[in-house]
Amino acid sequence: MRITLRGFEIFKGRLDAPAQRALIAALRPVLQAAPLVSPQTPYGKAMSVRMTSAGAVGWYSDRKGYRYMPQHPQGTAWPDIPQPVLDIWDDVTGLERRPDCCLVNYYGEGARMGLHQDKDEADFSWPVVSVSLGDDGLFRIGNRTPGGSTESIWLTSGDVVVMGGEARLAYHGLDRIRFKSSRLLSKGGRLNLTLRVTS
Ligand SMILES: O=C(O)CCC(=O)C(=O)O
Ligand SMILES: [Fe+2]
Repeated sequence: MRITLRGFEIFKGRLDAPAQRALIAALRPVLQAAPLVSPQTPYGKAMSVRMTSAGAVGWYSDRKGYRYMPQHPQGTAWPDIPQPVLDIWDDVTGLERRPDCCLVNYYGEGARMGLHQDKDEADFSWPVVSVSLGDDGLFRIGNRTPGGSTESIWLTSGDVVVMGGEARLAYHGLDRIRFKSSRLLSKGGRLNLTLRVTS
């Protein structure tokens, strides 16, 4: 089922349970090679979401600001983006160009992400594709400018969202998760992948 909300294309239940488990298996070595870290906002506040990346570059933030980095903060190259993840990009976008970053967000109990735009990339004509795995997450969608009305939708494990066109620079965030609503991750929590073309 495909829902369009303010230009966000939401493919509910795009990945079945075996596909979700295959993705988790493919992400395990990524998380081993590039452990989750807690970035800080440029203002020095720790983010509640823990993150890592796969691809040529990874998204990171600390006092120096939001940016894509060629290495994990521990000094190693980011692991490659797993093939099953690239396959999702191919399926939903049909684009020849491949993403060069897969940001991996882990939401533990109580974690959230405030409303923001994804705007650290060079060219906003490429979409961002988001994959939800594990616990339910309440996704909020706003406007291309700060403020104004918002709409929310629960994203559940296996949902894929394409943020392109008018949605590409729309504010969005994740208000909260329903901790342990899914059994995909044995310790609970929500994994979100965002596939980006950064340069
Ligand atoms: O967790 C989500 O569903 C959204 C993540 C997000 O917006 C981001 O990583 O930029
Ligand atoms: Fe985002």
